[in-house]
Amino acid sequence: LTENLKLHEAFKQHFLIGAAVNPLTLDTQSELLKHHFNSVTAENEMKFVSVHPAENEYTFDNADRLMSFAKENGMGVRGHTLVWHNQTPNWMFEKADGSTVDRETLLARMKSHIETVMTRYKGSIYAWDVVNEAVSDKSEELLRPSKWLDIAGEDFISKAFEFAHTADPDALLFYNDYNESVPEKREKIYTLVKSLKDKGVPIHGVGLQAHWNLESPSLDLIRQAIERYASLGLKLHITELDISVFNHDDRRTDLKEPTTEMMERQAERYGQIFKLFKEYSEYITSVTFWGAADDYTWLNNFPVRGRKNWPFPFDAEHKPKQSYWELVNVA
Ligand SMILES: Oc1ccccc1CN[C@@H]1C=C[C@@H](O)[C@H](O)[C@H]1O
Repeated sequence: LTENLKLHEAFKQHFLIGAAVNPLTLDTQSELLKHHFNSVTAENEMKFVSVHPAENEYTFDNADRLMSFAKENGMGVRGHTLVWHNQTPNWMFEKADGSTVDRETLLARMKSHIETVMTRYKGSIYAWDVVNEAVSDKSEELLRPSKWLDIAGEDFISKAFEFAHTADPDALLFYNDYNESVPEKREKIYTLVKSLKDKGVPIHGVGLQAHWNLESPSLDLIRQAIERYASLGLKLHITELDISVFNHDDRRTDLKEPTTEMMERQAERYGQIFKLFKEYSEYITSVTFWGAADDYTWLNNFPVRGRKNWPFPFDAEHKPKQSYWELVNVA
């Protein structure tokens, strides 16, 4: 393990190499994380529900532990995520009697959350996913319907960025989303981010989640997405990279191990994709995997619960896969 070329060293002229971590993997993967990565993101521990379970209760222990690990090991931290339609507790949108809050109350609560969380880690988090997944996947709508949108209106997005910038003027503020390379959604993300920028909203970057698979999105669509977002003059972060061995609508559950063909194709994809990231490293300043090795991935439960996946360059024993060698080959 320790003799292999460090992934973050291989790409140090180009971008940071990050991994999403959680309390379990901080224990089970710490050697791998320390060796190959120079940035970490909390998979769940900095989400609204994790740090702010009730209006007057903050629970920072798990997030603090991640911050200590990063500091001890000279790693950067990406903050994930301040405003999102998922993993946000219902109290945020309710009055004491259970009825729905008004816009002013919701925005005041949003401001308080953002100020409290960002102030705690001010100076230690280099980038925040301020708003996650606000763009709809449906053709007929730009923004995803959510309690945020219903109650506060569409400027909940610009308010989030303004509150965040006031809380930590030095943090890079990102809009983060998935299916970011699908042309129709790409154009909607572009439209949203351009409108924020044109209004002078303090936004510094676009986070491409990059939850990809062996076949899609094509290299061409990835290139088009990078060029489209880069044309806004913003930084780009790849924020949640994994390469699933199953296409999104493939619900097969028979495999206990990946096939040889899958691993060969995954290695080819990782090589091609990092070659492309390198080509655009003027814009891409951080590449984070949504995990580190095949012993733990959220894809073991998404989109098919309990179905094993093998999305990373390191196997379940943290040994380099063909994908790792293809990656360092293009570094
Ligand atoms: O790829 C998707 C498809 C549908 C919904 C959400 C996503 C991705 N959504 C991501 C995945 C895992 C979570 O831990 C992250 O916080 C979230 O940003």
